[in-house]
Amino acid sequence: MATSAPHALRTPFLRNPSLSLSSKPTLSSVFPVSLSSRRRASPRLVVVLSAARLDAKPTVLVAEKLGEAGLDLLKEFANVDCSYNLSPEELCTKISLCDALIVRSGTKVSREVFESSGGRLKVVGRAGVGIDNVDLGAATEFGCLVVNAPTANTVAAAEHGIALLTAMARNVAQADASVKAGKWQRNKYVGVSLVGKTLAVMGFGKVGSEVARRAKGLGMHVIAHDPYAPADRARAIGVELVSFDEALASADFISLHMPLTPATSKVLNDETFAKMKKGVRIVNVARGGVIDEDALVRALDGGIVAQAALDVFTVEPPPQGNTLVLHERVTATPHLGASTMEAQEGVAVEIAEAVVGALKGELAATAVNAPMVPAEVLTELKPYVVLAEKLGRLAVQLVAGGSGVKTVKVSYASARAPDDLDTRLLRAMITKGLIEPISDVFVNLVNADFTAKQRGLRITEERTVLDGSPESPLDSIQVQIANVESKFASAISESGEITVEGRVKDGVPHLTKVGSFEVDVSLEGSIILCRQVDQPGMIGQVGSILGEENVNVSFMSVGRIAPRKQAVMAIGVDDQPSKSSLKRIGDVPAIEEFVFLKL
Ligand SMILES: NC(=O)c1ccc[n+]([C@@H]2O[C@H](COP(=O)([O-])OP(=O)(O)OC[C@H]3O[C@@H](n4cnc5c(N)ncnc54)[C@H](O)[C@@H]3O)[C@@H](O)[C@H]2O)c1
Ligand SMILES: O=C(O)[C@H](O)COP(=O)(O)O
Repeated sequence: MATSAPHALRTPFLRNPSLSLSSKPTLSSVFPVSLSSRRRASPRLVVVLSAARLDAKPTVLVAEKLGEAGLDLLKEFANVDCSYNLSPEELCTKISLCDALIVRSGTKVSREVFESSGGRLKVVGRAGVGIDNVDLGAATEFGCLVVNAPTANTVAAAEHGIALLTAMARNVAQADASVKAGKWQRNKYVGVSLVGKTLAVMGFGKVGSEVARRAKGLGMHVIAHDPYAPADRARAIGVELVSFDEALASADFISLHMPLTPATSKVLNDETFAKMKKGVRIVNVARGGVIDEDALVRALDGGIVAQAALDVFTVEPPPQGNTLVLHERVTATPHLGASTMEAQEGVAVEIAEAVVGALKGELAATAVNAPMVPAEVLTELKPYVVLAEKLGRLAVQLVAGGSGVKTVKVSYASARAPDDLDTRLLRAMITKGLIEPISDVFVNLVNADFTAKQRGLRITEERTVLDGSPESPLDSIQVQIANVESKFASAISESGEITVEGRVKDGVPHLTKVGSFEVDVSLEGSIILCRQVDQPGMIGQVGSILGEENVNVSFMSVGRIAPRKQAVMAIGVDDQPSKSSLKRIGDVPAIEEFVFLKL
């Protein structure tokens, strides 16, 4: 067995030395078109841009206000056209004359923009974090790189969260409006104190941890809920990580800092408001969509929520006359989290450097769309790429809340010589699978290592060199997460890690091992894993519960230690079973534990 050092310290297994990450790769070598391209039947390498091919200075269209330092950097390299408040039609007309476009959250970079560019637009720079205003699929399809600036506005967003927290507690906005209206209502605007109160930070990432740090300075008792945050980071700030329900039940103030993902969409809703302390106060500088806004109005009117301070809304700007915005106990700001002079200068420099680097043909660490590898490597690796991402997704979903994922070991078993297998794409896809279910970050070949490092995620790779034919690039991939608890105890292998292993069979990725149990289930749809006492009739019992709900079972496999001893049953399902069906499965007496995993 050849054991390697952590990926950051070693030379990746490369077939094509020109792709080495240690020699600065260029866009033309690593930014081919997306696999999902609708216009091309087979993947192929696309030359996005290389500096040598630029005959004249490139043109950068800056469509929203950008800090001077960033503009100066751009001007050293390109012609800069600052045209703000363009209508969608005007943007489409201008774009055919531009090589790069820089926007904030106020400009929609739609498919039409890419279509109208006639292939000239090479880079879109988002001066900020969220890229929900950029059609990433279209960007990739048109061979256009999208880069963002993920770190420069963290402090500004945290400071705005604290500003809203304190302003809300002391009715600053309402009292200001009242004084300006000629009133002097000292009794009406008596506030509440922060010292000694419990603040629950929901989402303990970059912004959340900065908010926590500051709230501690205000004398608050800070707890946090983040199923994926490492406990030692929380401990270092003096913050206790708690469950979602505990956070809701014990908080006097709740501050939201999680990304908008399917799991966090409307996470504050009628049901969850009902679990909160009466009189709770809520701050949101994350994304409007994490709150069910109608439910918030009901919770305000029903006396559950005393006040809310909101910087972000489901629709921005919110429609005129919006009940939530007009509510007397709501403080609203127009998405100002990132809007400080300092943050905008920082973001401007971060995005200008990324755009100029990309125009020069360098690899961008903050690229957010989908670069691929050369066609021949891609064709061969394609099913393993799918397998890698799915194993990452499965492994992270097996982690118990509060565990914090920090150490991941990936083992590749292959008959190929180590330097004849490029694992960067596989590692990137495993990273993607590990991170994307728990964040709104896009992970790809370019930004995977950067993103993992930023999150304190250490991924080590190991090779097992097999005898036999090197015809197929890989025999199996194993993903192990160390130092965590699992919500499915049988997923922990004898060596103590959450372990999932997979192979490609007839071009289809299969899950072949969970913990110490051998299984065989094709990685399509979703999976239910059950640990049971091995006995006749189990497959039938679970199958009929699913059948009653018309959930199609695509695959079933049982891995057991010995006949009539413990076994793990893996069931592939095409649709998501209802909560009641899952409960019924859990209630089958011989089933000791089970978990439902989305692929
Ligand atoms: N208002 C603004 O102007 C502004 C500015 C910057 C960022 N933001 C928003 O703030 C949010 C946080 O940004 P960040 O830079 O700190 O991101 P981040 O990725 O550093 O942190 C997000 C954290 O949320 C956690 N998380 C994921 N799913 C969760 C869940 N279900 N429950 C609890 N936690 C969960 C992740 O583990 C991560 O630690 C994002 O939504 C971002 O778009 C808004
Ligand atoms: O995603 C972000 O960076 C913030 O929400 C800020 O957006 P803005 O650049 O429009 O201020």
